[in-house]
Amino acid sequence: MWRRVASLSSSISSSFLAQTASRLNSWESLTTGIAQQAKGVIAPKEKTPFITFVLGGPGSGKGTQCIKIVETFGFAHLSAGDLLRREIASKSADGAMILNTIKEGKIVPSQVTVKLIQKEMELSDNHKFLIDGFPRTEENRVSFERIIGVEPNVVLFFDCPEEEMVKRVLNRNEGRVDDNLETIKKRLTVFQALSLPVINYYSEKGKLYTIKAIGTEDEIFEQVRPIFAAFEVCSVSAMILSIQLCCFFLLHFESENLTTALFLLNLFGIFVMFLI
Ligand SMILES: Nc1ncnc2c1ncn2[C@@H]1O[C@H](COP(=O)(O)OP(=O)(O)OP(=O)(O)O)[C@@H](O)[C@H]1O
Ligand SMILES: Nc1ccn([C@@H]2O[C@H](COP(=O)(O)O)[C@@H](O)[C@H]2O)c(=O)n1
Ligand SMILES: [Mg+2]
Repeated sequence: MWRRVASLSSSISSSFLAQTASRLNSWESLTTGIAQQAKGVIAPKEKTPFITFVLGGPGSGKGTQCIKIVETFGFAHLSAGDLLRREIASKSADGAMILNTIKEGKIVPSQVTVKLIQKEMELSDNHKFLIDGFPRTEENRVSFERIIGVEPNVVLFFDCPEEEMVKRVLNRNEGRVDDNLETIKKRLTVFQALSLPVINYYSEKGKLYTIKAIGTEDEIFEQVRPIFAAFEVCSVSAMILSIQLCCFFLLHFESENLTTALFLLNLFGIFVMFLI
């Protein structure tokens, strides 16, 4: 169901109404998530997904920050790299091809990665997703939009100097086949050539939030926190405003002309949310 809602909104994305609807969807999906989390209720699939892509070079700290975002804002964390490594470990049909691609620091065909992400999204009870390490290429991006039928609400870019990224990867010590100097150099070249254009694309669309990924993990998270906090504040304010207006209209019309009152309320609500 969320797929249908999302593709409907993306098909009218050039218009004023679409922009407004997109904001409404973002806020609505974030608010319901917070409320349901507090009550411990599982979010139904009908909710519009709230999608955050998490981008940055190898070792820029994407995974580390995703853990903090999950703890604070209750997202589901889908790491494209982890999903691919799980395929290798499960010895699936694509396992050997994925292993060779990762060893070479190259990019796995988009269809394979998007299908893995799609499966995880469908299995999840959450509707707020952090998609980590994806899209890595224009082909990844287009494939996601075609297969999943949605665009991200937010794109985070962890901007880190190469020297620091190399140091972090070489110290990672998790036994990854690509954590060696030779593969890191290849991954950095792929990042410059194929991933930066995707980052620029989202910058032009006004969806990109660039984080200076140097300093301690906590210092970096203090740059991330306000981004999601702002979405929460907007959604909670919009909810309170709607309730206030609802009370006002119901009293004003003494419930005689409820339909007109609700219509006016909706119009006003959309107007106010667009302004915010
Ligand atoms: N701010 C930081 N300062 C120092 N080390 C860090 C910082 N953030 C993360 N690290 C460490 O750097 C290493 C790489 O971090 P992380 O795995 O989060 O990066 P990543 O962007 O997910 O990398 P990859 O794309 O290779 O998966 C880890 O060992 C992590 O503990
Ligand atoms: N969209 C993606 C993401 C990852 N890969 C491959 O996995 C490697 C490790 O990814 P991390 O996000 O864990 O760094 C990466 O170097 C690619 O080989 C991919 O192909 N497509
Ligand atoms: Mg990672």
